[in-house]
Amino acid sequence: MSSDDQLSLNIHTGACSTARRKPLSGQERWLLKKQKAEKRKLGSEVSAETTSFKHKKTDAMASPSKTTPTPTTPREAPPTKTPKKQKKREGGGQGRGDKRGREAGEKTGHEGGFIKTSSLFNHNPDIPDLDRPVVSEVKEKVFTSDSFSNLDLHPHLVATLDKVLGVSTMTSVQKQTIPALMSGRDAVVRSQTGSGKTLSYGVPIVQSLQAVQPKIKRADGPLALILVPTRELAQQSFQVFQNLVKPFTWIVPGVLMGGEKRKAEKARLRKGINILVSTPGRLVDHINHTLNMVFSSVQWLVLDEADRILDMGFEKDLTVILNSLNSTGPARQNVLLSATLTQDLTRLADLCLKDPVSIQVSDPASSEVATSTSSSTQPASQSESFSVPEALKQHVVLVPSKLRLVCLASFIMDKCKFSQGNKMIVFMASCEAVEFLLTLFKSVLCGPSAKHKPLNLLRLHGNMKQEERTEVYEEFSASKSGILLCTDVAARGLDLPQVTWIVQYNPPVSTAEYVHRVGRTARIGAKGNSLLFLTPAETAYIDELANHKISLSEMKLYDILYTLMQDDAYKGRGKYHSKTSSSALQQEVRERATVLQTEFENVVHADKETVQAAKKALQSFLRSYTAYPTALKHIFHIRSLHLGHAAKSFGLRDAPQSLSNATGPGAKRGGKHNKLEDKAEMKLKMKMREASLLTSEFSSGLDGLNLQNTEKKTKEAVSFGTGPTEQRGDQLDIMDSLNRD
Ligand SMILES: Nc1ncnc2c1ncn2[C@@H]1O[C@H](COP(=O)(O)OP(=O)(O)OP(=O)(O)O)[C@@H](O)[C@H]1O
Repeated sequence: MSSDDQLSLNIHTGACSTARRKPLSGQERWLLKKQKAEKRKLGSEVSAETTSFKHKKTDAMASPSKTTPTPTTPREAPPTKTPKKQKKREGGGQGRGDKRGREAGEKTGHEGGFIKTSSLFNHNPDIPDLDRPVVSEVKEKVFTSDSFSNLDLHPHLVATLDKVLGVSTMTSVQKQTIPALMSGRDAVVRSQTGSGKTLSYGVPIVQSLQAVQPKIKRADGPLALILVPTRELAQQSFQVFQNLVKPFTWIVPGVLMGGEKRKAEKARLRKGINILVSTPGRLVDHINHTLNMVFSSVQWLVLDEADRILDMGFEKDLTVILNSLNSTGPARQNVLLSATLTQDLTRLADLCLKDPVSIQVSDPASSEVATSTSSSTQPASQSESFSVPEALKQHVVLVPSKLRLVCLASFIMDKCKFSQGNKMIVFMASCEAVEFLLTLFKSVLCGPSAKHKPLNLLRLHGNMKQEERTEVYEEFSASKSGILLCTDVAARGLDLPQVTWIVQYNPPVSTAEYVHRVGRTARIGAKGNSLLFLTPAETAYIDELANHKISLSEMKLYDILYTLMQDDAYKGRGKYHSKTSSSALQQEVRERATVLQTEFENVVHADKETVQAAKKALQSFLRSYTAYPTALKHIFHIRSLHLGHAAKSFGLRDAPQSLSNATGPGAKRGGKHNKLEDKAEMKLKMKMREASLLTSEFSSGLDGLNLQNTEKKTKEAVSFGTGPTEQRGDQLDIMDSLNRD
């Protein structure tokens, strides 16, 4: 155990202090929880003073790094251990103590319960002062004043848009895209998240299909094929089509997606589906195994979230689908859409689409619809600049690893327990982390409270059963408040109403993913907020985002932790009262954060299973850290992580033995590398290398360097044109083993 972690804050633990030396039965645990809840209730009723603290917040608390030095971080206070005398003094305070008491005798032998707590505020890296880079953000106008009725649409379609979907005026992307598609052109469309891209292809598809004479029949099979990267998005797009075809009852929309029963899907395919929405993997499955999968009538192909679908994980599936379409189908219109289509993808589209229109709402030049994709004349930096909604307020908080867990918990309580009307999505790096933190937060943060509504915590990730995924998606979609912990499975395309906060607890692997994650809020002109968690060592990521024209403002760690002053359940020594100095207030905030962290750790260490779950979550976090692309390795490198500190952010008291060897220069176990992680990293690196080789082959026809040798191959691999093409072969098998939802 590290000396850092052995420091003790002595808090009197009360009557329960010796009650839990041996593991408790479920019923005993429940009883203790109940007692604790009672205490909390009492605390919050008794202490009226804390409710007014927020108003009395001092400047020192608001911006500790810019004011009087405080003993918060090493820069603010040298990393000295708490003097013994002080420790003793701290021991006189009151604490919550029931669980903590169990440790009293074990750790220190003090009678009456000195407990071991985390030393959260020592030996942390400095939090640097941020020089916010100057960024001129890319602006997009969401709405126009033009009505759908100005377009040459079937009157029933206009009425359905108005009455069923509640839309009458077009957004900018719709105004530009719908006429272009109705004129028969292929299109590449980029506009910000939540700007109405679904209707910009949905409306022209339905308009064209309802006009087909003689009327289309179910037996004609798919006439439009819409590919989307996730199941939830498939459901959502399918619902939009269900609404749009309401007046045209002879047109049948359908959805295929992983996790559903194949047999039922086969039966529906046999009956006939005219507008088919699918995830690529499930469609390939049906292409390979379903006799009724006939593509001979397909007139429309849409790749929604095209950059995601065209990227490595989906490439093989897409190749199979395109080859299948090209071998049988007539000429068709192709549409690629995303909020983050990069220059490279646009150029790939140049090769594969037939004379496509390029629509970029943020580009003033494209307000006149361009008739060619000559966007390669734009400077490269411009092509990588993404537009985010104007009403989105983006924040970043710099948090040392050890404090991440209490910081997230405080933030959640601030927005969803102590304030009302917030609905939050928290993005995390892995399914295991989502599962683990859900259980931990439910156990520690969701206890009954007299004053506050219980937190409504949900989770969504790729390892859940489909029925549960659907249930959660629908529940969160319908609720006015709540917190959804999730992986990137929820990052793309989901239109979840009234989300007010997006938290990125783990930074995304690319700027594009950043844009999609924050795009789950501030949709269609609404207001929204986002918060990105970075450790001090990851500060350079702010510049990385600025290079893509994304600007963040800083939120101070102490401002977030200050939330704990609103709940006396986390009371420290109890010596603080509103008239004492600001440094006493800061000390109280630190103590409360320590109480909360200690409670997390006690819950984690209460039994072997929770410790195992925490280790698994930690391990998955470490693994995810190796997955950042080479271009970001200077910011996110596994070797710069401190294993012990990272462990704390999963409620573990120490770096686990099984991952015990150091993972970075700051680690404390003799500087040896963690073999497990090294192995995982090596494996991943090999995969990435192979993948990048394949990608470079895939894209080499685009950069003009190896044009002669590879252009043919590239065209064959992903050709959106008509006519049969050769199978690309099995080179892309490696992609299967890369993660995807
Ligand atoms: N013309 C319109 N007027 C008002 N609301 C609209 C209009 N068009 C679409 N919407 C609504 O805007 C929301 C966002 O639309 P949509 O999901 O298509 O956005 P998107 O651009 O595809 O977002 P993302 O890039 O995140 O996938 C939906 O709730 C949709 O009903």
